[in-house]
Amino acid sequence: MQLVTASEMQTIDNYTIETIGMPQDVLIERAALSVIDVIGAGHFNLDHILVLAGLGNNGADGVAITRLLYAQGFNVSLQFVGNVSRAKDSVQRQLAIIEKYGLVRAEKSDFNEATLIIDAIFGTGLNNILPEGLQKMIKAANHIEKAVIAVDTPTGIDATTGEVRGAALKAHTTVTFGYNKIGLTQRVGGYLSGNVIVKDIGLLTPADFLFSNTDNKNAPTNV
Ligand SMILES: NC(=O)C1=CN([C@@H]2O[C@H](COP(=O)(O)OP(=O)(O)OC[C@H]3O[C@@H](n4cnc5c(N)ncnc54)[C@H](OP(=O)(O)O)[C@@H]3O)[C@@H](O)[C@H]2O)[C@H](O)CC1
Ligand SMILES: [K+]
Repeated sequence: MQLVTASEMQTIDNYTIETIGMPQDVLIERAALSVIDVIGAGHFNLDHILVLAGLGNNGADGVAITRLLYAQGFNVSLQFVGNVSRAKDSVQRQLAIIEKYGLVRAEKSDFNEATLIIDAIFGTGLNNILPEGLQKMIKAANHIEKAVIAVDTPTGIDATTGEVRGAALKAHTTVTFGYNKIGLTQRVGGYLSGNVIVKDIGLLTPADFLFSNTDNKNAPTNV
């Protein structure tokens, strides 16, 4: 199985959008639908689903997942992590749609009430240590051992190295898009990702793309 770094995944994402012309919102919708497949596979208590969304495209996936669950009548709440006014355009577009569906965002959620948490805070764009407040929230969530499905990568895990950036939300299952990430197979990332499911969302890879991880069995330890 081919493994990629965060930056290789972003290159493939951008190639699919910029060169092939696949609309970003189509990829986000397919990513969301692939997570819905896993949510509906019967392994989780769906009585109260809490979606935690960030301000980048990982958060856009989270808002789309929330909409799909809400439209199917699930008891789902959406809480943003960060100042929504600073969210990327992809998130704003998803928010505008979900507000037309009548869903009102939660300002503050009680983790204890949730039976399943969808982690859509950070994905492959994580590029620094997590803010202190988020680290505290993650440590508290890990302590109560809620079932968590991570969208693309567990928040706090460096998708390339598997290192923890201050704190990382332990996932029961990680649904990752296109290719598995090296950081989900090694170091703490390999442990905190739980069961990793790779889903095809229609990303295309340039024919001459040179993957850094050519040894498909084990990721090199020095990435
Ligand atoms: N590329 C696509 O069109 C698709 C991507 N998919 C999903 O998107 C994420 C990757 O999205 P991206 O926006 O690149 O990054 P994240 O959502 O992971 O992170 C959000 C932004 O947060 C900033 N950032 C990074 N680290 C930190 C930190 N430690 N503290 C605070 N903020 C942080 C960063 O912004 P900068 O301006 O700082 O660069 C990030 O951009 C991918 O994982 C998929 O889930 C879709 O699924 C398919 C289409
Ligand atoms: K995530």
